[in-house]
Amino acid sequence: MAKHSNIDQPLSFPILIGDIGGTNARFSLLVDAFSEPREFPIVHTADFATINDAIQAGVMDKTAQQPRSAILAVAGPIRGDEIPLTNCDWVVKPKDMIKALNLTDVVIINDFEAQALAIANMPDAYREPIAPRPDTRIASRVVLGPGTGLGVAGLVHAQGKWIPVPGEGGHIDIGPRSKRDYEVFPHIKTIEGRVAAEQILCGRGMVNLYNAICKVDGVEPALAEPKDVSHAGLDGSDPQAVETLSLFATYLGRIAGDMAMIFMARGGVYLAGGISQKILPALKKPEFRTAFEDKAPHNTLLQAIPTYVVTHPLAALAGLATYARTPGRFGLALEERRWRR
Ligand SMILES: Nc1ncnc2c1ncn2[C@@H]1O[C@H](COP(=O)(O)OP(=O)(O)OP(=O)(O)O)[C@@H](O)[C@H]1O
Repeated sequence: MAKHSNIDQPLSFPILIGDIGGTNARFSLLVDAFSEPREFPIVHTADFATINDAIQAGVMDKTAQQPRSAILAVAGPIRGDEIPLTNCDWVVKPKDMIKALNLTDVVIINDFEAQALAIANMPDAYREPIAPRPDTRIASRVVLGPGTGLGVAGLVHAQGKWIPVPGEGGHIDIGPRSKRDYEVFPHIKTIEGRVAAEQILCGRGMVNLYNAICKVDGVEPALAEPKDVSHAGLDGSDPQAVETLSLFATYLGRIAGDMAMIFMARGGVYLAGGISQKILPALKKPEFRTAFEDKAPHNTLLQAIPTYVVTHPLAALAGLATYARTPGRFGLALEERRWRR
């Protein structure tokens, strides 16, 4: 089984497309370059021992049109021929998958790379502007997604192509700046002594931030789940939860602005992940955008950059489908990530 021959040759249709998360796996089938992908019901990863079983039962047993190739986005680093997933027991083994499912090719990429592919061409119906700005620019972009963790990817526009740049941007340091930050930060749970962005800007991080605020205010935390904190913050029923959302929006704006400067993302910053859509009203308040633009000496640069919340329910699948249809528009590095029969 060769891993490198004709690496940039387009995948053969029908193409199985998959977004494999810790809890859920979402699949669709792209029959040709012109039709809309056919979606299949969401699969709970815990219901199947292996990803091959899930694809067999969730897709192949449900359609007469069998895929000839597959492109899958997974949470976690892609190294070697056995890819363990973050927050899930599945190990993706592309060589086994080719044999078991009778495929010619399997491509595996990072889940935030798929989110980056999606923002190359996100229709207005699937993005909600925060502080609308004209966005006629074909220019580099960034996607940040607070969810189970904090995913970050750039989408660089160079030499007429969109080039996704996955990384570990969710693990950069984040520091205090305002007087209130200096009160709250000493109580944020650290990772080996570090307040990484993901200690605050994800589901677990939201609860971490809430607990720190409760500590400073001298009150017993009443809420334990991220969704409880965000609901109480949005409906105003818990003062510490209200401040949690305000500071969450501020810190997300700060990091989003930093990423915009790093990638010179004049094409916009997109907020994806499970949490952004759920706290949209909090992100539309002034805190997010104020922090985003507060980047002296580059405030003017940041003021001109549009920011959006991605509202597409299956954005990663949409990104993979766009790539599968028109691979030549993208500079997606496939070395060590494409396996062929
Ligand atoms: N209403 C809410 N407010 C805040 N956080 C929430 C809310 N609902 C869910 N969460 C948190 O969002 C996180 C899940 O995020 P997301 O939906 O992006 O999952 P994921 O990482 O993509 O995993 P998967 O793909 O398996 O669903 C969890 O930490 C969960 O507690």
